[in-house]
Amino acid sequence: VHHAAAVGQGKGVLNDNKSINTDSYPGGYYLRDITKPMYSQSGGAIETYTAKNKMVSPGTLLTDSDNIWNDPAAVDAHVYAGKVYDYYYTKLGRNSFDDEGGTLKSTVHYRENYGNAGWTGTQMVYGDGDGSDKYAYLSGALDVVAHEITHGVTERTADLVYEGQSGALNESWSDVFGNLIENKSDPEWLCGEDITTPNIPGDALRSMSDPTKYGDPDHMRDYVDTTEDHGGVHTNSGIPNKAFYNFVTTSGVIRDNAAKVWYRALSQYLTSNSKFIDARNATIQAATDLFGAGSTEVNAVTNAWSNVGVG
Ligand SMILES: CCCCC[C@H](S)C(=O)N[C@@H](Cc1ccccc1)C(=O)N[C@@H](C)C(=O)O
Ligand SMILES: [Zn+2]
Repeated sequence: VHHAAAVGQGKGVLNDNKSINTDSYPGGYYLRDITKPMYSQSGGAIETYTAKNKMVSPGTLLTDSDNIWNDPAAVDAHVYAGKVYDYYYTKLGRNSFDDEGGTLKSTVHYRENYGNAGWTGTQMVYGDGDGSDKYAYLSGALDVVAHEITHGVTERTADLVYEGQSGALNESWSDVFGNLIENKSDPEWLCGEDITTPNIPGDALRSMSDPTKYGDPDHMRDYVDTTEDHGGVHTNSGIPNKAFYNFVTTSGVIRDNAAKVWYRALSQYLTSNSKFIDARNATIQAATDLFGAGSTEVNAVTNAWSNVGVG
């Protein structure tokens, strides 16, 4: 079939205008981005679908007749997936979630009143929010999109079991790359601030600089033993999240180097049943590999974990 890259226009969830990479065919446009290196290398693309509020994935590939797109949830899922692809490719040399140029598929309007987003094992899915005003469309935040795609990276590397300490590490690594890729200058290192209670500014689901602000622990002594939420994976993630915050905010440590340490730990040292102590050791080893024993980064990451009571 004849494909040609085109550029459309649309508004995102926050009513912001943005250009959209689409794929033209006789009669219209697909919401498919064929401009990435993975396309010329192996046909990989970024594709965005709608579930039409059913529990289906991927659902229907979105099309439009005039390349002016008026589904904000789809616009943001698509554009933000492109930003996440670009970050992993240019900053970390990883070619899509699987490092094999695998197509990044997003499905929006997933289920009814779904106040969440997720990684299905092969693609991202985004709910419309829970029907109250607690959430805007979940794809309207770059940190959410990066969080979900990072679950794909984790699954293809450490494959951390989504339960207990390994599950909290799984969640934390997604929050970490959500923050690194969103790369805002906000002092609080918030998670999901762009889609949490759209009518109330300044709140979020989690904080990495002060997890206790949203009731999550920031020290091993406050680890929550629970059967809820796969053993509290969204709560106990506060401890490794705080450790990462400590690391990046240590003078002499820059974000791009912190990203390399966290990515190397995930892809070379963490395994499916790693616990917090293993994450400490993995990040120290990764920093040693990259910057040498006794480096600023090694000292900073060691202190970062000690500060949260790990190691
Ligand atoms: C199997 C359980 C359901 C999947 C949970 C997904 S991976 C998840 O963690 N979603 C994020 C969405 C998000 C991401 C970044 C910032 C804000 C919100 C999440 O935190 N979900 C919360 C609501 C939760 O599941 O408790
Ligand atoms: Zn998650």
